[in-house]
Amino acid sequence: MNERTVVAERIDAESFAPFGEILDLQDAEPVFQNPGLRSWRTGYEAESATELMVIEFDEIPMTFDRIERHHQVSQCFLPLRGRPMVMVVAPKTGEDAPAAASVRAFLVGQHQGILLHRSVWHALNRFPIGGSAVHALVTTAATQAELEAERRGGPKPRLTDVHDFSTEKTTFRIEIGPELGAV
Ligand SMILES: NC(=O)N[C@@H](O)C(=O)O
Repeated sequence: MNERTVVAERIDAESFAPFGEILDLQDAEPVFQNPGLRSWRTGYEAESATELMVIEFDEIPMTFDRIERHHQVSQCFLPLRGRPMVMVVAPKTGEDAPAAASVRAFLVGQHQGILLHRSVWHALNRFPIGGSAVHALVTTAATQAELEAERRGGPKPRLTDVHDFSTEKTTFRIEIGPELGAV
């Protein structure tokens, strides 16, 4: 088995743009404001009814071999009890899985939310540092229903694809480079 090391990068809007958006204050003019509040639009997309869930990420070893993508929704992760965490992504592809060399890891701040563009590949886990993290997960009811049905022995989802790199004799480990300093 070939173990690839992915060195985590500090996330910024430009470097993450091919994969999604950082959900945080924006430099752009607010699209709506009242005295004491300002709001901005995001690139959120959903082809069916949104489902809002609560998700907990355990602090686990930073290794993975499977990634997935959701075609119907730009899935969002909004920190409720946040931790610095590593989000693993890979570029959108057509029918094929992404190349192992295209997999990237971003260090996300404990107060930053993430929006993943539709069909952007991401590791099945997020990797919090220093303990578990609790997020609001924004998905669609149809996407989630398919995942739950599959867990009950139902059909392979239509709205989600999973790629297992171990079929290519490849696994990954994430490294937090020294340049990221204390997280
Ligand atoms: N509900 C749920 O765990 N959704 C996953 O697709 C995920 O990416 O977290």
